[in-house]
Amino acid sequence: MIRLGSNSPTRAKILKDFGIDFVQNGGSFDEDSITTQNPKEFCYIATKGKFDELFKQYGVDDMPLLVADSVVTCDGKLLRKAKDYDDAKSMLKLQSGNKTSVISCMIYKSKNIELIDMSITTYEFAKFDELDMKNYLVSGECFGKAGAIMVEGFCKPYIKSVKGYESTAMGLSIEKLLAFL
Ligand SMILES: Nc1nc2c(ncn2[C@H]2C[C@H](O)[C@@H](COP(=O)(O)OP(=O)(O)OP(=O)(O)O)O2)c(=O)[nH]1
Repeated sequence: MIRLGSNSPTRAKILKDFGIDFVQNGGSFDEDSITTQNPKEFCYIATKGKFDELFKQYGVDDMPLLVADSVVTCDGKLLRKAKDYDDAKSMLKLQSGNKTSVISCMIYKSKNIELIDMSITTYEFAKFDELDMKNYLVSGECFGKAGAIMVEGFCKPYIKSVKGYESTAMGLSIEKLLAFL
């Protein structure tokens, strides 16, 4: 049994799909407190901030703690979760017909081991169909996802090439974690 220190339904689904027993206790780390716009730095600082908050609250005596953060970078820009419809639309337009990378960082700590991993999955997308994009935006599925993208959903038909794990792009590099445990 592990403690998933995340509010993310996607991360919970990934653990569930891989048969890992967990309790889910997300924190309230304020990612707006991070000043850097460097995507990797931002992702690490966010992960560390989430970890420090939840390690202080729960420790690891009763079970290991796992936290993670994901950001998207496209054309050198840092894309976090979209704030609103227009923000999501501009993120999607930037990534349409473009190369984009999802960076996921995770920290796993038990009584005797600690893993810090940062992985990147890079996609080349075909141009998004305008009507398809509008429907995706209206559906609201674009919210709560770094860069407003959903690689296993909306983006799937547009993937021209991919380098890296899909799990990394969804927010938790589960294969890396399992290889370590
Ligand atoms: N289903 C899905 N979710 C994605 C995808 N890409 C990113 N995400 C999700 C995973 C995370 O829930 C979210 C990235 O935001 P954060 O890393 O800040 O996590 P979140 O705020 O959701 O929860 P947490 O901070 O861990 O409590 O985006 C994707 O392609 N598909």
